[in-house]
Amino acid sequence: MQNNECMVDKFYTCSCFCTDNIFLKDYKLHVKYVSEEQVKWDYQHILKTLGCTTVAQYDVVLKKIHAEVERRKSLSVKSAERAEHIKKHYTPLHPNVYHLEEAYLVPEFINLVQYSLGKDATKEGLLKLIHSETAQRVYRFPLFTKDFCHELIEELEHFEESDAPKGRPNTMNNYGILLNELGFDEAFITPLRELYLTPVTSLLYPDCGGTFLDSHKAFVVKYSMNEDLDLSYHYDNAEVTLNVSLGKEFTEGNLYFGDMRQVPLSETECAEVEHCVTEGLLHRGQQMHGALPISSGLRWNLIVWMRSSQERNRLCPMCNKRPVLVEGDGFADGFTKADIRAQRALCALH
Ligand SMILES: O=C(O)CCC(=O)C(=O)O
Ligand SMILES: [Fe+2]
Repeated sequence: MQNNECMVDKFYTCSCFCTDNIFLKDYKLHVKYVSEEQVKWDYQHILKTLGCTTVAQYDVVLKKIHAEVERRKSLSVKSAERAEHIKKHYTPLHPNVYHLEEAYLVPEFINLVQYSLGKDATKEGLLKLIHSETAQRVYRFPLFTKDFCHELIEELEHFEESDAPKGRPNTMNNYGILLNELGFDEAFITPLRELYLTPVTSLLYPDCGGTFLDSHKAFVVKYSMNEDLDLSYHYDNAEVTLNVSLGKEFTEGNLYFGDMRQVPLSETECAEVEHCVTEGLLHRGQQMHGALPISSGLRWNLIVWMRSSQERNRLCPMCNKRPVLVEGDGFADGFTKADIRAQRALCALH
């Protein structure tokens, strides 16, 4: 084996990506698609109760499912094409925001990280510095400076206004930007995850992969009065999620958190969480949550779905089965060949 092969983790997607968790926005329903017959069998009844009562409406549902499956099949090729185009043709307004610098982080956050890196650090000690656990295991703390949030939003808006092609984060958000395509992964999100967030998540979420977050999917979401207003109740394709409120000015639009995804909503008491501009919020990806509608203004949030291959190689969080690996680009969906660590150990011996 060559040296460089030893160094680079290869990431995969689970085959369920093309069949599971297809979101029907009109009915706020996630469905699985294997065949039209199966869709009819599994969802026709529930769709009727949600207002899909005519043949024409049902045909629209089927069309949307097919379109989404096709979109997912061609996603990685199209995404790579967009990234290439952006790299060649897009000129950033603020090139500096693509490189993480400690000056973008507030001293309170650096303090949390420094504490977490200490050899005597404990979860209890860290929680004394964080103060706010606003819902079950949801932690909120100041993260970026106001100036940085302002510059980042200016950059995002500049990109939005450009004629560059845009990849949207997922089927639930119609607005927002995939940050890997824009070139934020290497020098911003990866160091943020590795150097600053993992020390903290190691203490807060050791039971859900927080000690070994080896990849991520990062994007920004945008809500405004004539675009998306809110985000339905869902869980993330992540072990641990970072959500940072970047601005601008808005009213309402609080987040709400329920229980882990296995618990039905009828047995859940949700807790509302106010999310202030410049603050970061950490939560378990598998904890159900959503965003309430804004009532005015414009709300931009940075979302980092952080993944632990060690966790997800055992069980795909989206289909809840052992993942069936499909080749992907970049971090794909964060799965690795389970023996990757053993391979690394071997490489180290050579
Ligand atoms: O709008 C928000 O702050 C929540 C976004 C979110 O939960 C997601 O994109 O996974
Ligand atoms: Fe989410």
